[in-house]
Amino acid sequence: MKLKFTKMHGAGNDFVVIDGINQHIDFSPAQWKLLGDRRFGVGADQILLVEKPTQPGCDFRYRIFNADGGEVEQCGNGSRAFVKFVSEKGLTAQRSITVETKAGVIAPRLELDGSITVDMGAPVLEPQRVPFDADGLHGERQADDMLWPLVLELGGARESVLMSVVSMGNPHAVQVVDDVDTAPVELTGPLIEHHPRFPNRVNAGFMQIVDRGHIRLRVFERGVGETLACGTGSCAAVVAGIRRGLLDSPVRVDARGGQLSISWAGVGQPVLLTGPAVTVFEGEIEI
Ligand SMILES: N[C@@H](CCC[C@H](N)C(=O)O)C(=O)O
Repeated sequence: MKLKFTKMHGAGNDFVVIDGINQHIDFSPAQWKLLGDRRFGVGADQILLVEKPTQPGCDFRYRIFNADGGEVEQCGNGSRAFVKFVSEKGLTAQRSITVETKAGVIAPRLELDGSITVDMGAPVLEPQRVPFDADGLHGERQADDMLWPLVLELGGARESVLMSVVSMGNPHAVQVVDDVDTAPVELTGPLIEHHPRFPNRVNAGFMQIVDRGHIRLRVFERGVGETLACGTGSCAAVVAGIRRGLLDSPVRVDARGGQLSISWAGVGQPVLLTGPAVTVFEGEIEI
């Protein structure tokens, strides 16, 4: 079939966005992977599919596929691209929509100035619900957060790294580093992603605290590798930093591809993610 798509990005985290309401889409994991392939396909960190909702009270269903072809629960930067896409394509006249995802309902809002804020829901902090297997581990308490020692095997040597584990619908492991520019993201990111204590794998965040309202962040994403920004990773890092007593809401997040802002009022409260979404080009591909 000839597939129409839109290429978009949010702070450099890039997407192929597909209208699955006016096109019949039933792709295999290999086809999703091909769309994400930067050499043989279009190229993107994630492919986002817009569908009719299956739940009452929702405007759309939002499905997310990583570049490796696997379907995942949530994507924060993608949710901003999603609301811009449905608005630009005339799929809704509303600026505020409710969207069904594998991880629950989120609510993105397109402001008149073009900025987009998304209610991402409340973070999940219980290790077993992340999911993270903390059996037999001795956590280290820092303020309200529990830091878990994760043992990584590095070329014969074993290194223990203290991590916060948070789910924003998808799993995150966040560590504090002195300097994100020299952090071993490429080296330890894959080891953390595939660590056996995370049964569904995990996104690995490396956070540098600049001051109580400002961090620098790099994320090695599950199913992709390092991306230029990660929305849910930013939410998870800020939640971890606030619980550790290192940050106060709102927090500016500097990613390599742009800037996001995260607000969180505390346990049980939703995380609000604000940032840009940009349409790059429209295309068609035979698939
Ligand atoms: N880039 C995203 C997260 C996409 C999903 C992630 N790689 C996962 O596997 O959970 C974001 O902006 O949140």
